[in-house]
Amino acid sequence: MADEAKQRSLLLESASRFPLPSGAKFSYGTAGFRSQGSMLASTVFRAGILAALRSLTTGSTVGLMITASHNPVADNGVKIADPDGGMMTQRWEPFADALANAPYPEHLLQLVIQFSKEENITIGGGQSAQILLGRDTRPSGEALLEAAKQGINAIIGAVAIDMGILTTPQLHWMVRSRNKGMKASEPDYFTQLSRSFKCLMDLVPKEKIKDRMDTKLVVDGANGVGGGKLEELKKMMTGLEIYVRNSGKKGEGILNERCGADYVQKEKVVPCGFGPDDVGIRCASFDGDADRLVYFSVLSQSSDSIDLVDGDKILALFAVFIKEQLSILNQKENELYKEFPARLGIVQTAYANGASTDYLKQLGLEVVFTPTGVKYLHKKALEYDIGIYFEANGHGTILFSENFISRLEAVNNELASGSAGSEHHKAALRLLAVSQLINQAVGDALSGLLLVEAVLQYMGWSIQRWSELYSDLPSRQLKVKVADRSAVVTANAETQVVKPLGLQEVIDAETAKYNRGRCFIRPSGTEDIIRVYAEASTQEAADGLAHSVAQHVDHFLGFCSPHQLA
Ligand SMILES: CC(=O)N[C@H]1[C@@H](OP(=O)(O)O)O[C@H](CO)[C@@H](O)[C@@H]1O
Ligand SMILES: [Mg+2]
Repeated sequence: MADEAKQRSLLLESASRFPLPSGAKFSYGTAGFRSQGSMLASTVFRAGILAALRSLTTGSTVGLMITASHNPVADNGVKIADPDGGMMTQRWEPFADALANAPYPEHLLQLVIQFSKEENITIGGGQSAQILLGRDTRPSGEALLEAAKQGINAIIGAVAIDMGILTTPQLHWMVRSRNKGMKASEPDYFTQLSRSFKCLMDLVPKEKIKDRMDTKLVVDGANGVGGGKLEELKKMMTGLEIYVRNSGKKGEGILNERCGADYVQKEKVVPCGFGPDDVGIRCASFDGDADRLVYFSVLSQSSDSIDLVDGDKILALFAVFIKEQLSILNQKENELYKEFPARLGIVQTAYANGASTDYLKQLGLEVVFTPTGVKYLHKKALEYDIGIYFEANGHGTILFSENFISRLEAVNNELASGSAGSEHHKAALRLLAVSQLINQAVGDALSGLLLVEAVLQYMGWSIQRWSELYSDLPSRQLKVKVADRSAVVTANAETQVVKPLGLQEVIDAETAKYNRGRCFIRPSGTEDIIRVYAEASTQEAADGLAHSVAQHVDHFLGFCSPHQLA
């Protein structure tokens, strides 16, 4: 009891140092709390408490990442990684919201005590907690890291370990690896990626090496954390000629400003630092915290238009490759042949281009949809032996179930002793290497990039050949600023508006006017806006559909002031 009294006074005293900014309202949202960096000290302090409680209750290490990803440099944010390296369980989000918005220290203390009782968490010592901290390169990150440490230290027994400046996926990877008892430092991360990449490159069929495509790749680092990390990783690799631009070095530009994966994917134009000299060259863009990856090529010397190869096409490339390896493994060659069943599942959101879904289905693949946000996609992908998920914006990965990996290891061992070097053996080795290369905790631009590169080499494909897998349907995304975005409630993986009443009928009526029209709206979970997405058979039609629906949204929900469309 004495310790509980100590815990209460420690929490009260620490919380009094981080008052809630007046008028602020925080929500855990699609990917943690986000706001202007200058507003977030109290939120990050409270996220520190949240992380400590999460570690206490699971008995494992958790992560706390300070980043606002692709958002402007003045913004920042914080999110928690669960012991498996994935996003914090959604069950805790209401508590996270309540904690972040508790008006006074006494209120905060009551919330912690009550929640700890409900969740059977022993506070006041006796149990230990460990939290790995990471942050991206934002200037507000250092002070916010200090706030996180103070939040963690406000829970007796909790220890913060500062892992320094990291990409978001590196932190998630470290949490996962540490809890699995595996090597979990940054050099270990680089070693795992470079080794498994080499393994895949060594398994590129000899006949493909003759007409090997260009090994040159130019990467836009969004002036964020990913460029520098790629430079480090590059030193440990051979077989690729990588050039990093918008690397975040002083003077090169501002984080996410006219560069990075979000800009390239949404605007479909050449990012800063790229131009006429890059026509036809394979280029890629990371976002500010390097958990998103898109590819593109510059189309002409005279315009800023690009051929975008987005998350949907990365997904298609990976799906084709994995499917091929599985079918090689299942080729009946001799009497010893044993079937190697594997359930392969593809997970997309409503933002996936309709042409990508058609393509994947036509390959005979099972495609399912979830709401926006990795927390939903990841969970769904875990239901398969191999689950591949990607958001159109380039966030995604491939998940392998433990059962599948142990079956694969067993088959690999058998093949290694009986038919080493056979096509079956190579396919097993490739799948094992992919499971090592691709981040199993969360989508990761660095590991995704290496897998794309290895698969392109395997296929002998240029970026143009890859892009031709299917043609994207023209699409348009708009943002509408409304008085209260929570007034929009959706269903069916966000494709139908349930509230406000009558809006869905209006969207349906607009959509029906267009050939191959598809349109949906949803409240953003990271920005204070409603997003409108439209697709149709021509760009003009997609633009028209998006604009007319945006106007209806504004009419139903907007301010009395003129439209604010972006
Ligand atoms: C249309 C879009 O790109 N939405 C993004 C964006 O979420 P919103 O809830 O749409 O703001 O940020 C999320 C976090 O990075 C990402 O998961 C998601 O895909
Ligand atoms: Mg990001």
